[in-house]
Amino acid sequence: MKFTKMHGLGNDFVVIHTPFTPDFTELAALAPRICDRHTGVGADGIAVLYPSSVADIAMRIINSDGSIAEQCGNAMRCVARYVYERMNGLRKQFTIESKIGVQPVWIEAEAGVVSRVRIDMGQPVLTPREIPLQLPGESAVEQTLSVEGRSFVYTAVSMGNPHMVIAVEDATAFPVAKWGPLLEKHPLFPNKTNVEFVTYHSSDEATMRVWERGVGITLACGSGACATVVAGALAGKCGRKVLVHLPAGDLFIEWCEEDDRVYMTGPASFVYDGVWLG
Ligand SMILES: N[C@H](CCC[C@H](N)C(=O)O)C(=O)O
Repeated sequence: MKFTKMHGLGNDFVVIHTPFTPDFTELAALAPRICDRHTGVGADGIAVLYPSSVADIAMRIINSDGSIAEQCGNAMRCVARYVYERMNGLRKQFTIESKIGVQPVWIEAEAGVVSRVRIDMGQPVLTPREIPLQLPGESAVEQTLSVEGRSFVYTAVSMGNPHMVIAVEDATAFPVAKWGPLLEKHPLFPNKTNVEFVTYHSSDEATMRVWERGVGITLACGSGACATVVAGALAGKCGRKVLVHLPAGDLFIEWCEEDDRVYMTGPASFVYDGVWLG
């Protein structure tokens, strides 16, 4: 099976472009083998590109554990660059259909060389029952939960996929591998959740580390960076335009007051083209 390896700030994907709507169940079953970093291609997930009747192209994201996610910001930037350079004659504005709907894309490029990609990541979902989060009431801002005797203050946000955002003293030193898996599977989140550990430096800068649902620690999470800004703004820890620092670079996130939509801007990189021999 032909594929293209790409990454968004080190969150890496096997991009598979098919001329027809694929059998997602079959691909999901293959994901752990394809994504295995020793016996497979190695990636955080599979991004499947296929024709759409409502947008220029459709994309679905499959986590490395085979679970199908609703949204993936870094994969969206990768497939947007793929479409721009290989499919649409360098048209800089187009749309991608994801599980949450049609998402507009803007390519920043000079003479065909892409510098950054901007994605409309849609409106955040904040009511617990829609995140989903088993919490009564209408707000999931600065709630408290406990795991193994330690309590955490979190804000839950959905960008189509669920996120638990936790402010910490120093995100770069936080034991993500210890607490991430426990929080990912917390019973309050019936669909599990991505978990972001964030240090808010100022109104327009933050540092984020992440434990991703269905993957584990990744170098970056685009939808997580969006959730980080929404959660921080709701909790009064940052503004609506924030540079989010990740190990391999930065994402610029804007939660627009006028349309309530979150815009994410950042890089996307090709690595190589290959054939998976199964
Ligand atoms: N693991 C995520 C999907 C990938 C999201 C992330 N890679 C991004 O860039 O948004 C989930 O199950 O919701």
